[in-house]
Formats: sequence, C-alpha cells, structure tokens
Amino acid sequence: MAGVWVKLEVGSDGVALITISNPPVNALAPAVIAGLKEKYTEAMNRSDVKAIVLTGDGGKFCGGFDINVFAEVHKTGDLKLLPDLSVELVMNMVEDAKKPSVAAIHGLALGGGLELAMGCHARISTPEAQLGLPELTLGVIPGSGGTQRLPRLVGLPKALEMMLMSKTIRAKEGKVYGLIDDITSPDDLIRVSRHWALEIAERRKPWINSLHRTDKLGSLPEAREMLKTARQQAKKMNLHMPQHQVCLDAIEEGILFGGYAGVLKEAKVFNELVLSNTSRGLTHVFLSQRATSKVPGVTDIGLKPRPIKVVAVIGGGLMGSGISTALILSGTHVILKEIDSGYLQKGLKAVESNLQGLVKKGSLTQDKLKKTLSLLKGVLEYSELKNVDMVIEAVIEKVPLKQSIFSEIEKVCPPHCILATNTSTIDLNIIGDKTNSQDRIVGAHFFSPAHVMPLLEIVRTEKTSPQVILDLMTVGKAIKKVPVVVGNCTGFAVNRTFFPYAQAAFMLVHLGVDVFRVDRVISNFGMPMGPFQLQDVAGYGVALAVRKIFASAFEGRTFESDLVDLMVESGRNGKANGKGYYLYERGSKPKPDPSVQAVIEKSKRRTNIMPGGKPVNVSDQEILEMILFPVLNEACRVMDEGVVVRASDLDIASILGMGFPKFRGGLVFWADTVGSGYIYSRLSKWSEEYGGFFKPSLYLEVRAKKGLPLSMTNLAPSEAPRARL
Ligand SMILES: C[C@H](O)CC(=O)SCCNC(=O)CCNC(=O)[C@H](O)C(C)(C)COP(=O)(O)OP(=O)(O)OC[C@H]1O[C@@H](n2cnc3c(N)ncnc32)[C@H](O)[C@@H]1OP(=O)(O)O
Repeated sequence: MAGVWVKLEVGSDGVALITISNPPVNALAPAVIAGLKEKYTEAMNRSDVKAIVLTGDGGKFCGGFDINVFAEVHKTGDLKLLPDLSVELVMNMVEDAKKPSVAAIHGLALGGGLELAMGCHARISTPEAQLGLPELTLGVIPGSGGTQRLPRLVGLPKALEMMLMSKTIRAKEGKVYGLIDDITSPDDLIRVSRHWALEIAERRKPWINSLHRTDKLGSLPEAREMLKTARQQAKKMNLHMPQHQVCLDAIEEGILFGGYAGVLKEAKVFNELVLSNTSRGLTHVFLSQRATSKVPGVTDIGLKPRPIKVVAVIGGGLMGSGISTALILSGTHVILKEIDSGYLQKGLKAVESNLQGLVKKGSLTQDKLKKTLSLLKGVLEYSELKNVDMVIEAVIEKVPLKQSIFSEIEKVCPPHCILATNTSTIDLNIIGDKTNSQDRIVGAHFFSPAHVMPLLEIVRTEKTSPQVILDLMTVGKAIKKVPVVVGNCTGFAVNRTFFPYAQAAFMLVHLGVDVFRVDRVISNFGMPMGPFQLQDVAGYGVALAVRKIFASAFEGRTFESDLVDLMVESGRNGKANGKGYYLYERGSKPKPDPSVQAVIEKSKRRTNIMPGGKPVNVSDQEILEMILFPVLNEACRVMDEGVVVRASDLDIASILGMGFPKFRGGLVFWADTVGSGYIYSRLSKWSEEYGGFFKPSLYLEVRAKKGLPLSMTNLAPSEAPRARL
C-alpha cells in the first residue's frame, strides 16, 4: 500500500511495529511526523504494548526530513513550517519514553532518518543499509540531535568525518563504530528487532539513551584539540559556507555543557541556517538536479527505456577515450573505432591509463580494471558496428568528416541504433543532413575529461524522437552522469551561455586590468579557477577552434582578441607545455608568469581599446560583474529561445559543466539574488561605454522593467509585450 501513512500494529509478543511510508524514501514530511507522534502516543498509552520497533515501508528506513519543506520555508520565510522533530519527537517521545524503541533499518537511514534511529535505544540493520548525516550538503546541520548523538555513539573523530564530509557508511562499518547494534538479513530484520526490543524492555539488554552517554567522547582536552583541527580544515575547504563551523559550534556546546544543552543549541542554529543563502542555494540545487530527469514530452508519455547493451565510440582521442572509459566502467560493452592501428592503439591505451588513474586514486581495484577493460574492443572497420545499439561519434569538429561518418553508420548499424554525436558546437541538423535518420540523431555532449565530469548535455533537434532522448538519458544515468536535455543551437546550453565568460575576461585585460587579478576575483567568487587559468588547463586549441563559430553565430555581441594566437606564437600552449599565463611545474601549484606581460602588452597595443590610452579603474566587484553579467545576458537568450526546459536546468548545467559555485544555487538562481533590475542597469551602462558586447537582451529588459526574476521563463502575454513567451 503506497502513500503517506504511519501504521501501528501490535503483535501477540507485546511489540508495537510502527511503520512509516512516504515513497520513494519515506521522507519525514509534516504529515509523517504528525503520524509518528500520534502512533507513539498510542503505543505509550496501550497496556498491551511493552516495546516499539520503528521501521520504514518499501525497503527503506528513512531518507531524512522532507527537503521540499525547506524549499517552502525559503519561499515564505516562515520557520513555523518546520515541525519540532528534535525535542518533541526524538527526545521526549522516543528517547525519554517509558517503553524502549528499536530502529529496524533497511535501505537507508539518512539525516533526520538516522537521527530518529539514534533516538531509539538500539539499531538493527541489514548489511547494505546506507547510514549518514548529509545535512551539510543542504547548507544546514543535523537538526534532530545528530550533532549530539552521533559523537556519543561512534566517537568524535568518526562523527566529525561523517558530518563535515557528509560521508555515508554501510551497516558493517556502523557496527564496528557502535552506531549499529546488530546486522541481520532483510528477511529477519523485523523478527530480530522485535526480540531486541523485548530484551531491552525486560532489562536483559541495556536500555541506552545515547544523549546521556559520555564514554566515547574522550577527554575534554582531546576533544578541544580535535575540534580545533576540524575548524581549521573546514575553514580551508569551505571558505564560503557557514554550516561547517556552525556544526562544530553545536558539537562543542554539547561536549562542554552536556547533550541536552547541545540539542538546544543545535535547534537554534539550525533555524538560523535554514534561512541562509547557502541553504537556499543548496536546497535549490538538490531539487533542481532531480527535476532534470523530468522532461515534458519525453518522460511523461509512458515510454520505457530500451536496453543499450553495446555502444560504438568513433574516435579514440581525448573525448572518445573518456566516453569509452565511462561506459565500460558501468558495465556496457564498447567498440572503439579508429581509422588506423596507430590511432587505435593510442585510444585503447588512453582508456587503460584513465582506469589506471582510478586505481591510483583507490576507486578501482586492479582486478576490476582487468574485468572492465575486457568490455572494450578496438576495431578499424565500420562493418564491425552492425550489432550496436548506439554510436557516439567523437571525432574532431569538421563538418564534412562528421557528415560522412553519419552516412556510413546509417548504412551499417541496425535501424534501432541511436546515432549520437559528441560535438560541442556544430548544428546537429547539419551533421545529419546526409542521412534519412533525423529521428535517431541526438547530441551526447560530454565535458572533458568525460569519465570524470558529471554533466551530459543531451541535445535534441525538432526531429529527435522522444524514445531516443529517453534511452540516452537512461544511459547517462547508468554511467553516473547528470543528463540535461537541451535544444539545438551553437554551443548548446553551457558553451553558448558561457561564451562571453572568456571574452569578457579578454576585454578586461585589453582595458588594462591585470590577468591575475581577474583570475583572483573569479576564484574568490567560488569558481574552481579563473578564466585565464582555465584556458591554460583546457588548452588553447578549443578557444581557437570555437572563436570563429561564435563570432559568426553571435554577430555584434562578441569580443575578438588575438591574445591566444600571440600566446601560441610565443611558444606558450598552456598547461600542455608547462607555460601559459602561469608556469606549471610537476608537484607544485601553478605560478603566475610575469614574462607573459610582454605578450599581453603586444595584444593590447593591437586592439587599443583603453579609453584615452589609460587602464580603466575598476573595483573587484565590477570585474566580477563585467565577466558574469554578459554570461547572464546570454543565459537570458538561452531561456528565451527555449534551449533549456526550465531555468533551473541551466543552474545545474552551469554547476556541473562549468564549476559555477554550487552554494550560490547555479547561474540563474544567483542572478535572481542579485536582481534583474541591477543586472540590466549595469549592462546598459557598459554597453554605452564599451559597445554591443554588453547590450542587454530583450528577455532581461522585460523582466528588469517589471521587477521580475530571470528564472520566470513564461510570462503572460500582457507582461511580455515585446519578448517571446
Ligand atoms: C532535521 C534534519 O536533520 C534535516 C534533514 O534530515 S535534511 C535531509 C537529509 N537527507 C538527505 O540529505 C538525503 C537526501 N537524499 C538523497 O541523498 C538521495 O535522494 C537518496 C540517497 C536518498 C536517494 O538517491 P537516489 O536513489 O539516487 O534517488 P533520488 O533521485 O536522489 O531521489 C528519489 C526521489 O526522492 C526524493 N527525495 C530524496 N530524499 C528526500 C528528502 N529527504 N526529502 C524529500 N524528497 C527526497 C528526491 O527528490 C527524488 O524525488 P523525485 O522522484 O520526485 O525526483
């Protein structure tokens, strides 16, 4: 019986089984919490109940507090929407009750789910259950006593690791550390848990209230030292986010003044954090990432994904080898096709070295590497592709070459085979122009390195069939990517939106701003690195290849600089040859190279755009805005043209494809914290000073003038008199 309910069943043994149901993860929605309170009251009042076993329906214990309620609080600012889980339920009704509770855990116990289980007097688990307190990933801290009970159950070092790094553990590890009391098979879970509950009630097993324990906390000086080190590490790793330090504050309070004081402090700071920008941003990201799997006209029309067992990858270069790596890692057979044995060997070796990299990092065993590699086969002839379910073409960005490959694969591959291209810029209709298979042509745009980067842009044309899109989404998920379905245009969603990013950085340098200052400002904002270091790392080839494509597609709003050409002329290839804007030496951090100034000066003389020949005087804030607002402006056009299904898809794509800071909620979400009016006014001013590159789009102008958010993609006709709807 699916649905939202809490059930109480009393057995002849005198154990009340309380089961919660709220598919798919039994999240603690307000109705579930109310149901739990009601059933606990009933269990306490009934004379035939000696003990309680608490469990979840559908093979899962509980995935934590209902995250949708956080979103509701963010929308309304109303903290009263948060029910009192911590004191009223976990502490008063469960832990301090006169009858003992045992948590019967299967599937998962995360966040509030694990906190509820820790309020019980014992925890019995199936071996596979995932246990953790991942609240910090949502910008909050454990808010139902987790900051107090976890250290008391597993000791401070393990608790700090699990909370600060949002690390989940399996039941076996949980048992070693004392979080789990016994492990049993799923079939025996309820029986064993009932037995434990009765044993506790009859005092044959200890009746333990975790909050009152101190035996695992260590001495005060030890705890202080550990918290101090944790604070320093958290500060270094989470510069922009408050929740790590706040979590440590709550833990410290409990160590100094006892578990109850800790619970009260935790509740207070939890409520403050829920309203923080970080929590707003991270909650938005959690829900938006899940929303990407809902594509109208694709996932809501009753289609079932077809099995994709064998995939051919054409081209064994950087992208092709990365894509092959990702596919074989998830158990898919891959046929890698190259043009001659030299290239083929290189491609196969590249896949192997990608896997070796994972072995070095400890995420793959040597044995698994062998098994994984056995799924890869190299071929030189198209005739070898006659039994594949999908082809992913990943050759260089040349239209005639891609067109001839698509004609070949159309001839040889079976009629159900999906014909995908990994192009990052070329129009899919042009690639498939010489075929009669437009309905099965689709873009599978991976980001480099393809076996590491999480984003997969799935590009559809007006003709791509929903079945093909659904199949590719399913493959994307199987290889642990986040697929985002986008429309067909130059650069698709991510490269199109971010083309002004590098160009604005060039413009600032040509206006006299220091390259390293630009990079500093951008990385201080939270991007993994600045635009110039990014060019060094990505290689200048990409920048040179796409420059012309963008200039012709986005005429009148591009900025042309020959700086990259001059860099290459002067023997700089970026990280590839150790010399770019920065110097790269093995084992040390990139160092700014002062000698690059000569190259920059030469390029600046050629464009000669500094007003009055003098460098412009700009603040760090202006640098940030002059780089990111043109990106937002292009994002507006992307939304206006319907390239993305919803604004939040662009948030996810910007985070996963470009490293836009997650805690800011993604590009458009961040823009709406800044305000459309302000963005419009700045771009208008710069467009007067510096030209069309900054000219605000109509989509932005309409929203700015009405004071509406940029994420509002569909406006009523009366609100959008001149913009497209
Ligand atoms: C007071 C407390 O301290 C505060 C809290 O408890 S905050 C919440 C703490 N819990 C978490 O952070 C867990 C969040 N959830 C997850 O990490 C993952 O969803 C999971 C590991 C449970 C399952 O992952 P996976 O199997 O890949 O499925 P996933 O697509 O993520 O989730 C399935 C559905 O459950 C929903 N869901 C998962 N956890 C949820 C939660 N805590 N609240 C509401 N919905 C949740 C997802 O939104 C998704 O919905 P959809 O079907 O409409 O898209």
